[in-house]
Formats: sequence, structure tokens, C-alpha cells
Amino acid sequence: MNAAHIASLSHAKVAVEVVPETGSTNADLLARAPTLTEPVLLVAGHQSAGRGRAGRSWLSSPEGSLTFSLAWKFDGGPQQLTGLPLAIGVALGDALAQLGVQVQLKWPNDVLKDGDKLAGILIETQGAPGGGTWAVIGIGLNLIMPDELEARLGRSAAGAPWLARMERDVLLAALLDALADSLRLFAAQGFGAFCARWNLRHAWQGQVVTIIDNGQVLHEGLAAGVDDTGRLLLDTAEGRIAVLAGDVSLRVKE
Ligand SMILES: O=C(O)CCCC[C@@H]1SC[C@@H]2NC(=O)N[C@@H]21
Repeated sequence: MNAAHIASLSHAKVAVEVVPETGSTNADLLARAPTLTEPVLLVAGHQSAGRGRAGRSWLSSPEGSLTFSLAWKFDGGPQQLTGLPLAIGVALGDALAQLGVQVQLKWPNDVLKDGDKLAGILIETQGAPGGGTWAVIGIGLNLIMPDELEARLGRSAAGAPWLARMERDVLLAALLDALADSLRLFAAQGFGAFCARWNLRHAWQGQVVTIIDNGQVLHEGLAAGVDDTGRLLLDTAEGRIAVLAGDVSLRVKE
């Protein structure tokens, strides 16, 4: 991968950096956030300590994945970023659709292909010196799954061999453009501008799901999409509720 080539293919006006290997692109950009003056895309050929949501680790293979983080500064505080992970899912979904790969979204921010996980999103934030907030938007995309990794991850990851055949610089430039456009829209209008598109791609709309937090089943009901703040709407036996946090699973049929 070539940073100058990626930047030349993109209109996003973002500094692009490519490293062969690092621990975590999210950790790297968070550490640099106090000194950043412009948006930066950091792409790693391999991560040895990739981070996932909820303190989990993120395993990936150099051949089969794209791992990158984008540091982007917002004017307000972190409370203004409610719904940002879901908006990033929409941006990825639309960009992948333009490249010929149709995906679905699983709340809060997984990208699925044919029911399996194609991409994960991890957003971490840090206050910017002088005001505002740096959001480090980390994305891990499974292009192909080598056998060993697939065995370790079980069927929790889905490859997209069609994407794997694309030149990576072209793929990254397309994703970067989509992300930059969406981040500007989000800064201006918030998640409300993405809500309808998220619901169109909702993987489990109308299906019975459970919400699990800290290993405990908190709710069960019919998934009814998200509201304009990104909460998952669930039609339960007691009526409609809006869920703020947790992991959602399809209810196992007895
Ligand atoms: O748990 C998830 O689904 C989120 C996974 C996010 C992984 C990406 S890979 C690039 C960036 N760097 C990290 O350490 N994590 C994110």
C-alpha cells in the first residue's frame, strides 16, 4: 500500500500514513491526538494488539484484512458524538454498495455480509487541547479469512473475496472519501441524517432478539430499528423500549 497513491485517489484532504505493522492504529492515533493539527488516516499492514469493542481484542491477518483508523476533530464535546458509530456503519454500507458489495448493519455498529461479520468499528475519543474532541474511528474489514484465523474466530467473520481482489489503495481511497463526507454531514446534522439509511440496512429488523450486557440478558423483543439518536427500538411484552447499550443477539429458537 502506498500513502501518496491513496491520498492522490481521494478528495478527502486527509493526511494518509501507511505502516507495515503496529500494535493498534487506534492506540497510535489516540496517543498522538494532543499534537494532531489535521485529520489523519493511519493504515497498518498488520496489528499485533488490535482492539475491539468492550475491551475485546481484534484479530486480523495481513493478507485478509484492512485495518485502519481515521482521527477526526469535532468542535463539541463527546456527548455530541452520540450515534457516530452507527453513522460510520451507514457510510461503510453505502460505500461498499457502490463497490458492488451489499451489506447489512447489526446494532450498534457491526457490518454483516450474509449474516457474518464483515467489518467492526471502534470509536475512541479524546479532548482536543484548546477545545473540541478528537474521534479516532477504527475500522477492521475482513477481506478474506485464512483457514487458521477462521478456525480461531469461528463463523464470526465473513470474507469478501471480491473486495480482496480490488487494489487496496483504490478501496481505501473510496472508503476514506465516504467517511470524510459522512463525518462532515454528521458534524452538521448529527445521527438524524443517517437514521433512515441505517434502518434500511438493519440486518435483524422484525426479528426476535435479546440484549445482553455483562453476560446478562436484559431484554427480549422484536427489533424495530433505531431512533434518531441511535438507540435500538425493541417491542417487548411490556411495550416499546429504546436500548442505549449492550450486545444484541438473535434469539436461539427452542
Ligand atoms: O469489536 C469490534 O467489532 C471493533 C473492531 C475494530 C477493529 C479496528 S482495526 C483498526 C482499529 N485499530 C484497532 O486496534 N481497532 C480498530
